[in-house]
Amino acid sequence: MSDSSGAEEQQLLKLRDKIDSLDLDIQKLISERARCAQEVAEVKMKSSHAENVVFYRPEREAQVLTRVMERNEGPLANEDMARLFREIMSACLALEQPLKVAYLGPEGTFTQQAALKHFGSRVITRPMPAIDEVFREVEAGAVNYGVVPIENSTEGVVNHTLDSFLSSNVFISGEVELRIHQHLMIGPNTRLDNITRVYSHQQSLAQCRKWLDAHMPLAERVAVSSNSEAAKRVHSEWNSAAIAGSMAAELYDLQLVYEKIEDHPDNSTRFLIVGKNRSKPSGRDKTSIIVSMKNEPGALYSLLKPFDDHEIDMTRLETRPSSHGNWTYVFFIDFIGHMEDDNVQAAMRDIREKAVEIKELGSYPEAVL
Ligand SMILES: O=C(O)C(=O)C[C@]1(C(=O)O)C=C[C@@H](O)C=C1
Repeated sequence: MSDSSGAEEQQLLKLRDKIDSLDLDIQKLISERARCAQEVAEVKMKSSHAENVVFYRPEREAQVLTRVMERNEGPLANEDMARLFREIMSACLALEQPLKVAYLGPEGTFTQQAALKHFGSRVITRPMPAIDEVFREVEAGAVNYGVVPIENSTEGVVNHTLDSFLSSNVFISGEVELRIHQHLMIGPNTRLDNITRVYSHQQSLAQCRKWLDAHMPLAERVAVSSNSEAAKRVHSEWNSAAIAGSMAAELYDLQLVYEKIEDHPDNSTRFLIVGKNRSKPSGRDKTSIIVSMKNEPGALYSLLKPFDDHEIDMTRLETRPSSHGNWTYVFFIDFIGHMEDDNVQAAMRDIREKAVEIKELGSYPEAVL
């Protein structure tokens, strides 16, 4: 052994000793934290009937993660540090109650990725074949929460989700934003120059339109029910490729041949968490409501004016035809603030005077991660 490699070994030994001792401390602290969470569960169980206990507290989780990011001094990135705490909380919550979460499936979709990003990996995820079935599972109490897509930065709003809110009584308890990266993938027996067909969900095909025009102009584009379905199909087809996310590639054992082929690199999708409970204020919240207005001149103005009067920042306004009659409309509105805030309550009073109906979809913490 040369002198220099001997010195390197010594240095490594010393540093690894230090890491071992830090790991010991971290592990002890994590166990102590987990025991605290168990005590929290006991307190919650004492104060309500067994079937009504709400273990998951989105406002508290948002506060914990926000604080982790605020006090982070590096060298780990804020998001990496928060993701570690996300997993610790996920494991602590699983000690209190293993959460069941339905999502728009099948397995391997971006919605499943969003569910895991929001709740951490200790939740039990259940794929559903359609958005309205996610809502139904939540309403029936078969799962604790549901995750559905609501809007994509390039393709716009997901109307099935908006329409499901009209006919359902669930509350929104959180939002998740996911950067969407689309990859071109092929099965083990496929050669790149044999590809004559590309499968994907129609939104993903649209998100990669320019890339496909430039790189695979002759390949037939076939829209299927989900990106995962596309990945499943190409596994056994020698002449086709799929566009999907990396989870689908892993699930169906496909090879990524071109990565991040979406036309807009900042392509992201927002998802909502739906459940049966209202969330308490976290300090940084959003609220969603549905309002139906009389079809008369100035209706939209009188709906928007209270937001201005009470200095409320509106973040989204969507219009959908109402199911109650031709040419009447409902408005889906998101704004910053919580239903318990004074200015929000004042604005709601003003809107109620003019509206035919208001449905509160809930106040929930703004996405942290
Ligand atoms: O503070 C609580 O209510 C807890 O149950 C503890 C805890 C945590 O691990 O910090 C776990 C689950 C909740 O969703 C929020 C936070």
